[in-house]
Amino acid sequence: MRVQGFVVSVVDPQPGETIMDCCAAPGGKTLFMASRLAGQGKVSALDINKGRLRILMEAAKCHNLDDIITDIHGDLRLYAKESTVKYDKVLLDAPCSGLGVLSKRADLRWNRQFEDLEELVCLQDELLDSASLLVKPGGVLIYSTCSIDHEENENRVTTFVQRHPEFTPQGVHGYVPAEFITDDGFYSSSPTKHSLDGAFAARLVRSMH
Ligand SMILES: C[S@@+](CC[C@H](N)C(=O)[O-])C[C@H]1O[C@@H](n2cnc3c(N)ncnc32)[C@H](O)[C@@H]1O
Repeated sequence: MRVQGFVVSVVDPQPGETIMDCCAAPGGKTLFMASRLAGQGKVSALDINKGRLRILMEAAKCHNLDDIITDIHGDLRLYAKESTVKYDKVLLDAPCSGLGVLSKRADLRWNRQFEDLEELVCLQDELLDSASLLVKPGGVLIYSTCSIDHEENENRVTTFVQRHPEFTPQGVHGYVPAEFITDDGFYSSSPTKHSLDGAFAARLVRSMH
């Protein structure tokens, strides 16, 4: 299975669920999640980039998944403040440094600067705070990146649960093979250890109250 598939396994979409894909475009994970709903349930695909969202919906049509997927164009930070709809599962596949996919994105290697990382981490925190507003009581927030950098991964989860004690990290045991599970119970793949793209995913369960 490829990395996108493992991240979707961490989401674990079930027929009948409502899922918000917060940074959805170009939509690899959206399509995969929609296909796992077996015709029952809905995926909302939100992205700030209109062109990439259009590509997502064209792909959804090609795969006959456009009945299940609804596209939403907007900035998650504004959308989450205004929306009253809550979802069973919310996936935040956050913008990241791409440190797990450098072999494919040689351009990232030379463009990366320290200020970029500080800004990125700040954006990741803002997006996590916004995504959390969309999770139903008892629902699950999944945070993922295509980075292998602790600062963008484990450290974002740690500071998030400090700000949001209503969320508890849940190990990904049973969702992905053991070789991809860290001591802290997160999903992690690495080009050196698994000969796969680097990626990270965490499950955060919202309390019922
Ligand atoms: C890592 S990519 C998502 C990849 C996608 N999940 C997939 O599997 O194909 C991050 C996405 O976040 C979007 N994004 C960045 N800032 C955003 C914001 N403030 N609100 C919504 N989307 C945003 C970008 O346009 C980009 O498409």
